[in-house]
Amino acid sequence: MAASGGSTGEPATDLQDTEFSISRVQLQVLPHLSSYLPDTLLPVHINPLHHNPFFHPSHSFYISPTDIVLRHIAHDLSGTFPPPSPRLAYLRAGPHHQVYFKPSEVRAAIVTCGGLCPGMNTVIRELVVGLWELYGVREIYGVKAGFRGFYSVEPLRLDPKMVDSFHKRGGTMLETSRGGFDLHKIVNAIHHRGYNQVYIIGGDGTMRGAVKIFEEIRSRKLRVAVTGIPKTVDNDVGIIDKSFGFQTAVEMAQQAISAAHVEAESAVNGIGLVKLMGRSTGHIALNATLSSRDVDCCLIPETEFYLKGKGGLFEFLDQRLRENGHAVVVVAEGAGQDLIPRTESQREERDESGNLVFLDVGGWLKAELKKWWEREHPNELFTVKYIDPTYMIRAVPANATDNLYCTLLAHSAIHGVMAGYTGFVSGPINGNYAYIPLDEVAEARNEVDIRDHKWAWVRSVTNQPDFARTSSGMNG
Ligand SMILES: Nc1ncnc2c1ncn2[C@@H]1O[C@H](COP(=O)(O)OP(=O)(O)O)[C@@H](O)[C@H]1O
Ligand SMILES: O=P(O)(O)OC[C@H]1O[C@](O)(COP(=O)(O)O)[C@@H](O)[C@@H]1O
Ligand SMILES: [Mg+2]
Repeated sequence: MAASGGSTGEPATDLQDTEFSISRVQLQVLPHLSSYLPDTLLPVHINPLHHNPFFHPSHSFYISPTDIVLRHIAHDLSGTFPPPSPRLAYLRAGPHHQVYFKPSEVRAAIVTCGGLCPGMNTVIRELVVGLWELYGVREIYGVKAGFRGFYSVEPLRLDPKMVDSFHKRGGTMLETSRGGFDLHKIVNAIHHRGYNQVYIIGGDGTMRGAVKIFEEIRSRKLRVAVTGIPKTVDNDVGIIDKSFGFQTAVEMAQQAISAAHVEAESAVNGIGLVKLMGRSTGHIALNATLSSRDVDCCLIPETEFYLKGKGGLFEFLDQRLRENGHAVVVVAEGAGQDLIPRTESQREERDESGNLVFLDVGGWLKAELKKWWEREHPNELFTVKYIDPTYMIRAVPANATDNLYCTLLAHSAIHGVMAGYTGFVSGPINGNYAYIPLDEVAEARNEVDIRDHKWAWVRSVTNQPDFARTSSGMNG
């Protein structure tokens, strides 16, 4: 609302500039089939939802090209915290009045790639049920075993009956894999099998692959819509609020932390050490720490730590053991990788997708803690109980919140594809589902910002040292 001087006689604060103004909004343009295919190849149809007895579509039911979601909703009107200008906006997700596919001509393909994440099966289920029930699509195929499955495995025909209980199971019923990305073989297979809608569920690597598939399809002028559905237990994909399955994983991590706490409390000078997933981001460790409150120290990849000397981990734990008799340390798998001695070949080792293979920071830390205690307090009892729940936090079915999230994601993706959009990703931005260009998502990282309130909150809860501030020359 613009301020006026009013009756107070104060000069009017000029807020006109900061008012919502369409001219200052930059709508991120989504690729559309019509941008590279002629109208003759793209007849439009009325959305079948219009005649669906379960819906009573009113005018506001449909998304119009002016329905947007703003990327940044926190603003400082004084201008000291300006949002990036102009304000970024994305098309709101939802059904469109006109669609670019006749349900009877749709051949949809669904693929899952990369590591597991709670909720993958729910997304598959809801894509199948949504395509079938909302739009009357009958030809839906599951591509097995990740990207390589396009060109090397017979697809699986899917229908609602077959996927009915998928959401109750962890993992992916379509199977997944790393590596095997052969662009030309994949696009040839999409073309030859006659798929015209491709739903790609995967993490950051998958999204980068999906961009290449979309670009190749566009350059071959194929009438195929491609959409990405971001999946990452690490929550490392940017722009979207959070990835599906992440909350479930954090919830599962609580069990490991609780067990570590019980073990530590029940020993003399007991340390409970928990390693949690998080290749390059510490979101799981951070959120599990904040929700558990049993954690004394949380170590994440975004900030270095060191063991010895003033302000180091050993000094801190020594103090905690003296004060409380026990301590719990949570470490994200990607933390401290530079501290662990490794051979030249270990330095180069990568998985099939090209991701660096990490050494076990938990095992290394456990050994270092034992050496330290023997050195400093040789005659005192000491125990480190190391818990590595690894796959237990991601190989579970999604919780209720994540299941609902997966359903909305799947429906958003279907509506966008039916409306002819391609090369896009669906996801929540500030709680509203939006369509984001695929290439933007593929590049955007979501790392823990250690200058942010959330990390300060972790430090205030744990009271752990600020390693970043005291780190100069202390490693060893
Ligand atoms: N830059 C890339 N270009 C093309 N394909 C990629 C790229 N990075 C990863 N991929 C492929 O995406 C799939 C999943 O990648 P991966 O990194 O294992 O998991 P995630 O997608 O969960 O991050 C693999 O099949 C991999 O070959
Ligand atoms: O043993 P795998 O299957 O390679 O998975 C381990 C990795 O998977 C992750 O969950 C991340 O997987 P994505 O890259 O597929 O999201 C990491 O936390 C972990 O390093
Ligand atoms: Mg990844």
